[in-house]
Amino acid sequence: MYYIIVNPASKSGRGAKIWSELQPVLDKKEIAYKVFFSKGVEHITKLVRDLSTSLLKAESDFILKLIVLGGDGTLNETLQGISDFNRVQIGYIPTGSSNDMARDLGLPRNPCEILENILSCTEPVLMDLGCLTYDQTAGRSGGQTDGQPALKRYFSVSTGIGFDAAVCQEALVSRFKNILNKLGFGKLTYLSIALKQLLLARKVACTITLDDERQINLPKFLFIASMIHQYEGGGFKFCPGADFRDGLIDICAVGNIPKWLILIALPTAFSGEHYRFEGIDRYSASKIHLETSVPLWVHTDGEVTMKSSSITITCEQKKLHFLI
Ligand SMILES: Nc1ncnc2c1ncn2[C@@H]1O[C@H](COP(=O)(O)OP(=O)(O)OP(=O)(O)O)[C@@H](O)[C@H]1O
Repeated sequence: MYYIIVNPASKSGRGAKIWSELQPVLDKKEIAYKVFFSKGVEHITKLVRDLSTSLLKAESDFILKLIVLGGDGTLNETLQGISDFNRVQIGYIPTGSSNDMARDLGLPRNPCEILENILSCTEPVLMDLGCLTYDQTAGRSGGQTDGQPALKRYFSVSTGIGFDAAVCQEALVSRFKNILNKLGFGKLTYLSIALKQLLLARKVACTITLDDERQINLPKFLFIASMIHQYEGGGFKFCPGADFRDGLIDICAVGNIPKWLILIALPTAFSGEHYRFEGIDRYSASKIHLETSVPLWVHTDGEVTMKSSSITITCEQKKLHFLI
């Protein structure tokens, strides 16, 4: 039995459309499944938490097989609901706007082909799981529902603090995203928001501590992306060569480089060539602690819940069981 989670709203309705193409394939093959549609922010987490609590408790050797249709954010909300990662296998069909996980995994473009691969997968691929802890919290995202946001969040692609998270935060609450997505110009949303956020961004100080040992002080920084996969933000190869099985988080730290030069450096990140600019540096560690001089937005896989001035990021090696 497969439990299918569909975010019908991903890429402004593409999730629902792709599901309508895949459902007949499952029916024709007489595959047993139950499908659930997310209704809004945090509903996916609740759906998965309910499923994983009830089904895993009922039988001690039960393996929950999920198939998730959505973007990286849908996958992120799914992770927050999983109670035992050793007993949950995830098949993922990208229907979002950015799809950075799918890009790195080199998933086929055709959703039917991805579904076939998931159904025939007998040995899940083990992937690293990131875990972010907010050691301090400040302002909350307007996209969140009532209740205190969790102080710990898992991520499968990346987490970022500063400019990249501010872009995600604004995109989450932007009314134009839906309109531009429907017109097929989804990328323009991020481009226009990114330009605005770049103009607004104040560079603040940050201390990076790697594996409780090495300290790097950045008197001014724009953003720090901590990544399991290579891509973030819809194709920016911020961490070329990042290996999703090595137990390490790769870091792209954009420090004190002039804003006009960022405009030149950022496009080179599509091919991972941004490290030739002075002020952009890379590191890797299995544990990272970041302290910033003022609270800034933080994202996990593009989802933003809070601002923080103190976060800890760890990597749990090969904790995610993926059906590919
Ligand atoms: N029915 C729904 N209506 C509106 N939003 C939803 C619904 N179900 C889930 N969501 C929200 O959708 C977001 C996840 O979207 P996701 O990132 O997967 O796709 P996307 O926004 O199209 O892609 P991207 O983030 O790559 O631009 C989450 O914030 C989740 O809370």
